This record gives sequence, C-alpha cells and structure tokens, in this order.
Amino acid sequence: MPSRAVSAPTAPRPGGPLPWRYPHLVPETPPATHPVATSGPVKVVGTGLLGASLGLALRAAGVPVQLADASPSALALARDIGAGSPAAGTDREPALVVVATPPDVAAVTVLAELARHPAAVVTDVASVKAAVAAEVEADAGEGAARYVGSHPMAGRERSGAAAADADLFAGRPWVIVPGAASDAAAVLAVRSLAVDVGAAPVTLGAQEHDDAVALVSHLPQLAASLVAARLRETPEAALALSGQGLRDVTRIAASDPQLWATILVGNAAPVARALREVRTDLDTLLAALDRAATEGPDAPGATGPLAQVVAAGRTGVARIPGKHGGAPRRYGEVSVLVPDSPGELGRLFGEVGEAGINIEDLQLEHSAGQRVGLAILSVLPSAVAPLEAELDRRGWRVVAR
Ligand SMILES: NC(=O)C1=CN([C@@H]2O[C@H](COP(=O)(O)OP(=O)(O)OC[C@H]3O[C@@H](n4cnc5c(N)ncnc54)[C@H](O)[C@@H]3O)[C@@H](O)[C@H]2O)C=CC1
Ligand SMILES: O=C(O)C(=O)Cc1ccc(O)cc1
Repeated sequence: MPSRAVSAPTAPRPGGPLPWRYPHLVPETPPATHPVATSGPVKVVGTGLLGASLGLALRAAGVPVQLADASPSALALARDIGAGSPAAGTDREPALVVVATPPDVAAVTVLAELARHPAAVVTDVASVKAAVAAEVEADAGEGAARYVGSHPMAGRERSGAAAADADLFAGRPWVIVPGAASDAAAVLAVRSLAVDVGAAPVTLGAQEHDDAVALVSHLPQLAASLVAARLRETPEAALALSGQGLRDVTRIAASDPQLWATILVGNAAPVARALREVRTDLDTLLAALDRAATEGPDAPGATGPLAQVVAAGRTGVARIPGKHGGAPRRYGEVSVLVPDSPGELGRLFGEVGEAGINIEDLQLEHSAGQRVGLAILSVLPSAVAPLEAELDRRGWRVVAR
C-alpha cells in the first residue's frame, strides 16, 4: 500500500476536520499530497456518504472529481464540503465513473454511465454484487468489458454527505469483483482507485462476496436492529443503566432503514440462510431457559446449552481480525510518554508536525502524582512506523501498548 496523505497539524487537508470542509476554505484544485495511480477525472454518481467520502479522498490526493446525484440538495451538499464539482456538459470525459447510489438503482445507473461515457471504466460500490453484475452483464453488450463491480468494506451508520470522511477507506478491505467480461485494464483501474484512497483490495467472485457479507455485515446489522428494537418500550430507569455492552452491540442499529431494506432484499437467500442458523441456536436457548424457568436453575439440560452458546460466541469473536489480533484499524496509535512540565506537549505536537504527520485524534492519560503523562496519538495506519521511528530518534519515550 502506498503511503497515505499526511500533513502537518498546522495545515489540515481538505476533507479533514471542520472548518476545512467548507468551500470558501477549500482550494479549487488541492495540491496532491501523495502519488496516486488514478489520474481522473473521476465521476461520482450518488453523492451521499460513500460518494462524498470518495470525492473527499480523491480531491485530497489531487484527483479532479465530477459529481452527480438525482437529488439537487445532496449534490449541493457534497460540493459544499469539498467533495468535487457538479458534472457539467463542458467537463473533460471521465476516465473512471464510480456509482455510489443505493443498490436497487446501481445496475441501471452503471448501464447509463457505460453508455454516456464510452471510454470510461465504470464501477459501483453497492453492498450486494451478484444481482448488480447479472443485470449489467445481461444488458451492457460490449460495455461489460469496462465494468468491474466493487465494495469498500467501509462505512458507518449515518447516510448523506454530511457524514462523509476523507479517511473512510483508510486501512479497510475493498472487494473487487471482476465480471467474466471485464478487461484487465478496467480491473487494474478499480484496484488502483482502492489503493489510492488507502484501502486494501481483495478480489472475490460476486456470489462469494454476497455469501461472505451476509455473515460479516448483513447478519450483524439485523442482530443490532433486533436487540435495539427491544429498547423501544424499555422503561427509562432501565435504559439509564445502559453500559458499553449495549452500545457495542447496537451502534449500527442507527442505520438507514430504506438503504438496509434494499441491501437485504438484494442478498435475500444468503441472509435467510444465516438467520435460519441463528433461529436454530435461538430454539436451543429457549428450550434451556424454559426448563430453568419452570424447573429451577439446576434443572438438567438448562445450564449446558446456555454455556455452549456463549462459548461458541467466544470462539467466533476471537476470529475477527483486528478485534484482538491488531489487524488494520481506521487509525493507528502511537503512545508517547510526555514529561509533566510546561510546554512539553506543545513540543511533541510541533515535532510530529515537523515529521509531516497529521494527528487525527488525541487522548491523554495522566494519573495524579505521576511526573509523566501518556499521549496517545491517532494517526493514519501507514504513519505509525515512521512516526515511532522519528520520535524515537528525537529522544521521546515511545511506549509499546
Ligand atoms: N452506508 C455504508 O456504510 C455503505 C454503503 N455502501 C453502498 O454504497 C452505496 C451508497 O450508500 P450511502 O452512501 O450510504 O447512501 P446515501 O443514502 O448516503 O447516498 C446515496 C445517494 O445516492 C443518490 N441517488 C439515489 N438514487 C439515485 C439515482 N438513481 N441516480 C443518482 N443518484 C441517486 C441519493 O440522492 C443519495 O445522495 C449503496 O449502494 C450502499 O449499499 C457500501 C459500503 C458501506
Ligand atoms: O458502520 C459499520 O461499521 C459498517 O460496517 C458499515 C457498512 C455498511 C454497509 C456496508 O456494505 C459496508 C459497511
């Protein structure tokens, strides 16, 4: 993966923290901050969360971005946060078109863009791939050679450009789904796009992709929604006791119902298979709980199945990359001991800036009576090793955590 865009804290890049997202502060053609293979122009159709995030990331890399959306206000918002310029008849022909509309209109939009831009490579970022690929391949004719499906495994529980983030794709897998007819050059263009915005491309077949995301994305969404739905009538006094466990399990329950209904019907069979397996486990749990409720907690056959379900979950959760194994997170962390004396924190920030690295987030841990504090700097994953080396060279105590 090439090194990601980094800049000193004193010179935030477009798409970074507010107020740099506002147009009067975003230069028309931002300077390239790292070398990219995508020369553009890139046209983004559908300028919501995904499309606007992609526009911000590409513009931060100096790539010209043209924007289109069926909703004029969605388009205006994406323009105003600095994700690109509205597509116009006088534009240069795009080299690459990225369709970031809801999945139910992805194929028809891909087909329209293949026809509108006869030399462009076209991809989509829809969360389901087999249905989109089948429709495009059936109707695109020779244009199918220029189509390559894709799916960045990066997003959040909010929709629209207001939630967009230039770093959304950093360190995340981006699934590339070449069709039987896709040209090698088209596949390379889409892989390069993923790499240029900091993602890690992974190639899969369309059905293989859909089966995988049923388990790692679609079932978790339903599980979060099912648990959170129980809270609708939970008494306030009980809600007041909510802890981190509930928050961890329900974050994505805040997702957009319409988008998710479209994703789920688009991947119906694999999701139904996964839910039936959950139903089998639920039946086992219910039988054990009913036994305990009627015969008491020591009833034969009550404790065993409950422990088995929890143990199976423990085995499963240990297999999630990044959760325990340290695989890519959105940001990496560098922990540095900072002497508890005036100006030391400022000196640290200054030296991180001199190293050309942007601090994305910061935590300070400090215990009363200690003569040092711990500064935990969040930086892009690719900046962790260079920053640790540079701080070490400058005499800071970098702490392994
Ligand atoms: N939300 C997420 O976390 C992720 C979403 N995706 C996929 O990315 C795509 C976009 O999702 P979001 O950005 O979250 O949705 P969004 O709702 O934030 O944005 C979708 C945009 O598409 C526009 N649109 C709708 N129909 C259109 C049409 N026919 N022509 C042009 N524009 C149209 C809407 O006006 C809206 O601005 C979906 O296919 C989704 O499955 C992929 C990865 C993550
Ligand atoms: O918010 C999260 O953690 C997500 O996982 C978001 C997400 C939603 C839909 C996708 O197709 C991919 C990723």
